[in-house]
Amino acid sequence: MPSSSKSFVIQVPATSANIGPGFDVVGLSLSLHLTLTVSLGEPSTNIPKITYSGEGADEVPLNPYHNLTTRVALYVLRCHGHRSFPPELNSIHVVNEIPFGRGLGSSGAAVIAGVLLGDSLGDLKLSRERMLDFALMVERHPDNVTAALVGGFVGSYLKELDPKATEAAAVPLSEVLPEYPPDAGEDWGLNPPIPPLGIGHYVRFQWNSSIKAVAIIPRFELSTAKAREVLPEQYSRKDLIFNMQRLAVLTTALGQCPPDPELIYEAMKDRVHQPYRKLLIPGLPTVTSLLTPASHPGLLGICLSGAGPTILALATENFEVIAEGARELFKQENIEVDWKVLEIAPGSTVTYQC
Ligand SMILES: Nc1ncnc2c1ncn2[C@@H]1O[C@H](COP(=O)(O)OP(=O)(O)O)[C@@H](O)[C@H]1O
Ligand SMILES: N[C@@H](CCOP(=O)(O)O)C(=O)O
Repeated sequence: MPSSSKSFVIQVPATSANIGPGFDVVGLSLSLHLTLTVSLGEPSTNIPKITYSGEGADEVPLNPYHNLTTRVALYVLRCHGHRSFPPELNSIHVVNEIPFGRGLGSSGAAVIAGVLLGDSLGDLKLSRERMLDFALMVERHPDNVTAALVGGFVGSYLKELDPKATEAAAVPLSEVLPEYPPDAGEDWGLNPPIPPLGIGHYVRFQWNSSIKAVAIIPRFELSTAKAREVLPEQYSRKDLIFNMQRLAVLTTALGQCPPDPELIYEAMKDRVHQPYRKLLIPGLPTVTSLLTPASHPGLLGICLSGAGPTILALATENFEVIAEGARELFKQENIEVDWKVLEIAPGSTVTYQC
């Protein structure tokens, strides 16, 4: 952060993870944003004030020692020898367009915003790769956080670490992100678990810019943790091959011009997470099987967005017809939805103002 800077703005996009067969592997950044305006001023002993508007405003903690974004920032700062927020940090105003618990990466965005906040406040100048290490200590699947940080259609993997680094990366989240304020005890703030180097690695795939994302968002929340609990520990060889074949095709097919609906529709099918999550999302199998490129021209493929309950339809035209088709099917299950046509967004930014 330049020393003359009085405020700065952090902007992080929403993400849709998995895109069908790429469970915990691929993510797509989308044009809904989490925006933080951070104001600096005269040094003060008061705790920084958080104000918040938009999605989640009625449930998000405004205490910086409890709020996910500021706790992540504090974790990054503690790992670099700062025991607390800098005294110049006066306030943070948050405007959030990403709905909570819908499969659009709200927690991943909050974590990335926290890493960028910690980096700026501590003037740490972390590389993108190192930022990813910090994010992966908190959100342990790389798909959302990577796409939120770097933007676009992204594939990522977690490196196999040596036993010592594996142990370091496996510390409970309560140790990474303690909720206590600094007056909680003498030892607070000392010895936070430092992330091993190079946990996550990624590559950005091509994306055909004529493809938009229709997010069909049911009006209920489903926590990612709950939607992961229903998944099995083991899979059959048949199901893994089914997904790997499709993922290999999908990552190239979405960059081709013109996009091939027949190829993409089949390549967005999944047998690793969606069949299990249908128990938590009534209507999921109907929507993903009855909306097809033949019944809805312009549609390329359809899948669960992240852990759900949002459905992601990739399409080149007829967005409203596709979304209203999904709405009708969800209505039969007594589920109301909202929908939005989203662009593929650039990655996160930090803009300094003097
Ligand atoms: N902007 C934010 N600020 C603070 N906490 C947030 C923010 N966005 C999300 N969260 C936290 O993350 C939770 C949702 O995470 P999760 O269950 O993974 O769903 P999602 O699919 O939206 O990422 C919220 O209930 C909230 O606790
Ligand atoms: N791969 C994860 C992605 C979770 O995404 P979210 O947007 O629902 O947090 C999963 O499918 O569990």
